[in-house]
Amino acid sequence: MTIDARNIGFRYGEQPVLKEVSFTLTAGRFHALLGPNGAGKSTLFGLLTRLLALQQGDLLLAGRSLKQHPAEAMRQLGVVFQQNALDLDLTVRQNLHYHAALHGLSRRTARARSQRELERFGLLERADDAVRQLNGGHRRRVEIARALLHQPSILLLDEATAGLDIASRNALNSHVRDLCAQDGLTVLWATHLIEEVRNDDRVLILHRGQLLADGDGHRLCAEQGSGDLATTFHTLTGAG
Ligand SMILES: Nc1ncnc2c1ncn2[C@@H]1O[C@H](COP(=O)(O)OP(=O)(O)OP(=O)(O)O)[C@@H](O)[C@H]1O
Repeated sequence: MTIDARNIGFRYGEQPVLKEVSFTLTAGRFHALLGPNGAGKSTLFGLLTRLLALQQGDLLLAGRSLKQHPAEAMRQLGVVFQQNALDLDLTVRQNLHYHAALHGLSRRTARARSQRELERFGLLERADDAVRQLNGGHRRRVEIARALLHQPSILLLDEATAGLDIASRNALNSHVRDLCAQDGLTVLWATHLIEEVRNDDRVLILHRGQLLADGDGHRLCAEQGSGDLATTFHTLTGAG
């Protein structure tokens, strides 16, 4: 279950923001989509989630074309957006149930799956607290739990650690990697922070709308003749 991007192009007005972007993710693996601010990551996520309409090329989610079978394709996808999308006045559990209902899950299924995710994310004790009472790291965990309720095969996260302190960032990053290993989820983790990426990740580097590199981190480093990803990223993009 993977994402297949075929020759994606996108413009805001006259400004090209994505240029002939093509890649096929590896099923069940953690992928880092790395790019400086303005590289086009959020635009790509907008296309994947249908917030933006495709202008050129096609996106296949688990083999289903977003153009031809949008509903089936979208069912494969769990998404955590850059902006917090929880209702702060509802409890953690209510947020999960509400989202499950949006996906057409029965109450019984919603209760069972919410309970499972609350346990997995270490949130059971906070289940009946309003989200407003949670810190940023816990809120992010609720968002990821919510994104998994309809059991997608692909999970997208756009700058999921924005606004978190270093310890919470590392914890969240590790947690998503664990999910990937446990559930065989295909993960696309967009970030501009090189420290969230590991050498054995598959790394896609986006810069000014172009995919400059796509491969295992250690291979990209070897190709650039550098010892670490930060230097490789800097060499390729001129960014820090
Ligand atoms: N609605 C819009 N209208 C016009 N230009 C836009 C719009 N949204 C984004 N852009 C421009 O498109 C380019 C890509 O932006 P995008 O948000 O996709 O990049 P990004 O890699 O996600 O960066 P960031 O992490 O800062 O969000 C930028 O030059 C940005 O200014």
